[in-house]
Amino acid sequence: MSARDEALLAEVAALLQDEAHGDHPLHEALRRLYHHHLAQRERLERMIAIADGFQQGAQEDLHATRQQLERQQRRQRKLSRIADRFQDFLLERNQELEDASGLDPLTGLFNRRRLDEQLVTLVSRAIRHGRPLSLAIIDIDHFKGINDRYGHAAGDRALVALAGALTNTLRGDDLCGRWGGEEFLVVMPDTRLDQAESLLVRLGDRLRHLDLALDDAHRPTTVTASIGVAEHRPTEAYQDTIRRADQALLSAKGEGRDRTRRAS
Ligand SMILES: Nc1nc2c(ncn2[C@@H]2O[C@H](COP(=O)(O)OP(=O)(O)OP(=O)(O)O)[C@@H](O)[C@H]2O)c(=O)[nH]1
Repeated sequence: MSARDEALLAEVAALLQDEAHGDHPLHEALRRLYHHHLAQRERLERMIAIADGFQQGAQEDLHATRQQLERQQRRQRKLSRIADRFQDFLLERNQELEDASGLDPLTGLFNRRRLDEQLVTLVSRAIRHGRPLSLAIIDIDHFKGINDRYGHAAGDRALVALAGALTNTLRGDDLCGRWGGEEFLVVMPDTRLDQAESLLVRLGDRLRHLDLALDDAHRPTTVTASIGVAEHRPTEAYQDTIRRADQALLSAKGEGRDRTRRAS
């Protein structure tokens, strides 16, 4: 209530108390009006006090709920951090197990690490005995299309089938492993570049005609491969032979895929 209203009320109260105005015809009406106003004001103040209390209670509830929510969020963040760390831990252990086994878990072929170890042995043996050694990188063409069309699990099955066809086609002393993704590495001891090239052309033919059986309607599903082949030079590190085979593979891709190219 404003100061002007307060002053007016005080003036009315003073008038009502002044006995000189006791007989005034409006005295009683003014008295009733004054008390009615006071009662109204009291009721209003009580309602305001209740509303204030309610608002404060609601704010306290809101505050408590917010704190509880924040506590839950902190707990959830902590839990997901622990879950992430645990998942990383499992992935690392899996990788370690895979490395230790030397095998690619999907195809069962040698993994890259085991291939590296085998190459060290086979290349030094070839040098020691003055024997030739060739190697090839086989990359499946447009493999992404297989995943896109039939799904990743079907892509996995295709890789297993391709790995099987590779090992069945190679000779006893040849070595085949998964170099990564949809790439395979073949090592052919005692093999000159010409021999290796014709072997790989045959292998490319075999892969081209392999039905991967991915289609629900039983239509044949086939892929082709691009292949780069190189013969190890006695003075070079085997990693350089792989690099040259990789260059030849790029040429095969660049010339339209589905072919074997030899390294210069
Ligand atoms: N299903 C499955 N797909 C894989 C695996 N490893 C790699 N890939 C897929 O192989 C595909 C390789 O794609 P790109 O490198 O573009 O090669 P590409 O489609 O074969 O094409 P080009 O090599 O150029 O002929 C990607 O879609 C990978 O997801 C695997 O273990 N399983």
